[in-house]
Amino acid sequence: MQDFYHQNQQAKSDVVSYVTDNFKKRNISPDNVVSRSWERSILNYGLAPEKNIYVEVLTSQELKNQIERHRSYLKIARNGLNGLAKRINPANYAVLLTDEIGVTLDARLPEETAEDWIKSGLRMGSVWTERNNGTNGIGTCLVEKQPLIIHRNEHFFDGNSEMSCAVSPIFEPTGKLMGCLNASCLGFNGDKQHQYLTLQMVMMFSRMIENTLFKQTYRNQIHLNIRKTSFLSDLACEQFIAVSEDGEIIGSNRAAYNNYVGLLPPDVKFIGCNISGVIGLNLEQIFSRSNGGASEIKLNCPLQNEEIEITLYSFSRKMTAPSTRAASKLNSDNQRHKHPSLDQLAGNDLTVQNNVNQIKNVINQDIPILITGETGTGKEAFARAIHDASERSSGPFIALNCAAIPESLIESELFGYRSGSFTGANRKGMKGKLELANGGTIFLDEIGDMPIQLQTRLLRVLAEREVFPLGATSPTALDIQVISATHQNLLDRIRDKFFREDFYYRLNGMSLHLPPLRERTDKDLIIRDILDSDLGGAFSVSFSPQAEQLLYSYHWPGNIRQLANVLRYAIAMSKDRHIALESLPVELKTGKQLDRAGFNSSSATVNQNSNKDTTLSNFLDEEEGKKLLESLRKYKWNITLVSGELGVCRSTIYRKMRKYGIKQPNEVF
Ligand SMILES: Nc1ncnc2c1ncn2[C@@H]1O[C@H](COP(=O)(O)OP(=O)(O)OP(=O)(O)O)[C@@H](O)[C@H]1O
Repeated sequence: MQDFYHQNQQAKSDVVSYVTDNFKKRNISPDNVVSRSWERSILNYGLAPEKNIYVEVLTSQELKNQIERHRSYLKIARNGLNGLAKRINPANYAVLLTDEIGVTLDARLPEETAEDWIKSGLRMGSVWTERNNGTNGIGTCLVEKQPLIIHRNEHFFDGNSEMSCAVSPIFEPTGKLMGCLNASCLGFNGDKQHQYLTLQMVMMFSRMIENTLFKQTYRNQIHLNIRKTSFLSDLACEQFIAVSEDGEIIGSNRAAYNNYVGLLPPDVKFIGCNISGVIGLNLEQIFSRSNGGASEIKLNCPLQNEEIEITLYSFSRKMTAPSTRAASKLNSDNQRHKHPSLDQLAGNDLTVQNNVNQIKNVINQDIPILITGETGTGKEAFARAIHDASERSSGPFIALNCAAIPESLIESELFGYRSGSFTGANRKGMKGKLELANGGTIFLDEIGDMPIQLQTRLLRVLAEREVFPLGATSPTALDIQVISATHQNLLDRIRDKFFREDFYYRLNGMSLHLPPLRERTDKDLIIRDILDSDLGGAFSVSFSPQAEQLLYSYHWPGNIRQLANVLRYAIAMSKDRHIALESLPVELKTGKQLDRAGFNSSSATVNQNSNKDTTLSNFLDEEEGKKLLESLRKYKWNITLVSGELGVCRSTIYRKMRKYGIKQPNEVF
């Protein structure tokens, strides 16, 4: 089977028959989930069943960091973990809780046999992934995102065949995977079907964790508890839906999601749709019929044609008469964009305010805008605010990050294609971002990374104001506002022949430069805005004078994004939301900025310095590459976690990986 690994040329059918033979040899007849996972183990990860790879275990420091990172998740999940362990530890099951990449963050092992579990890799800090360990309970559950059992010989590696695992994923209320809950038994002699009861129990406790996560996340927001009258006694069927002040669904538990998602028209997304489309009542009606949540509502739900009972919870919204609320809604309509407005972003900084005033003069003049500034200074936030302030605000805002997607895909992403235009294309064809943005704004982020041949094509499209998707028989007229952004110095890119000069002038009808955070004079306001927008409100947070001083004097290489991450971290580390020096990340205190500064400084910053000391910049580059590789390894190539640690966006990580020729392990073969 190593041939598959090295040559990777065998037909999939060969793998399927190899897998089937193996199943026969092992005397098992697994379901599709297991067969799919075996095929992935061979074809995608190049593993061989007889070549056991041991489970990786994090060092205690690495584990400590992961635990710190997932502090609130662990706190919320603890009751569920304890509840499950209490019931099944005595039957010799180990219970493990993992994060979304398979790191065991918490575990309850049966006491007498703890040594055996540890030897088998069922322990704190173990990292079970399908990529490294082939078919296994935790790893496969995280890939399949569904509850499953991997029983004994169904494990890919012979070395794991003593285990039988029942696992259920845990999702955030927005549908994002958080991790999984796993129950494993060693040397279980029964059939797989005997594990179904265990699986039911694991699913029940994972739902309980999800429901607690839901309540915690939306504790200060409006949410609804919905039950079908016919299922009143079944707690697992209790549905929770959180809605915004406008009645837009912003989160739900799994029971609600599973129940409604299949009933909605195919083009309607559950998260984001209005509650009236789901239960037939809008928020105003829910408020008035429940008397502000004082009583339950019973009604026949039109989507499922069944009687449901709804309880309204509203902590933030005061009970007001519907007419008053409607009026206040109208008043707040102008400021109810989910994104900050231009004036909010300009804050109290005179330079930014002046720049913004100039931009305001050209909004609606059909002039392309180029936004420049270091990473994390708010370029995308400004682009959205410009769109929101324009006459196009009711049209789409479509963003394309030219650095985050492979060169080969940018073309189809941007221009789209019609059905049957090339092998492997989606049968129905695909609209490109330019067409999708029609009537609105296209935001071309990291434009400095756009391949030069595409610059030529895009230049023509922008000049002719029409796009010709691949395979189309006629062009589509375009009516779009173009906003592009970059942290690079485009004049240097032009000089180095990576960027077309005529394209630069086409994009730069007007430019908006955003200063780095260290130069902004309104850090206090920015801190307050960040706390107000998603950290529970500035009014509830206090700072020690030393912490405040450090926040103002720090260099902030990752700018506002880094500041937001630091504040989030500090609140998590603080007692009663009082941020003292101890609550701040260590690198702020030690002033150890070289790595981060090296990592974050854009090439624009280095290049702008025409008398640059090449020795120093080489040194920075080398440090940066090393730091990046170290972090990628540490987080098992999870780009989101790496971007979180380094305080830069994901696209920057991809760009830097390309810069240093760093390839993910799965790209090497
Ligand atoms: N004035 C501001 N006040 C509060 N938060 C802000 C402000 N400007 C930007 N932010 C927040 O800072 C973060 C970074 O902003 P954004 O993603 O727009 O930066 P960017 O310059 O586009 O970054 P990159 O170039 O690295 O993609 C976002 O979470 C954004 O909401």
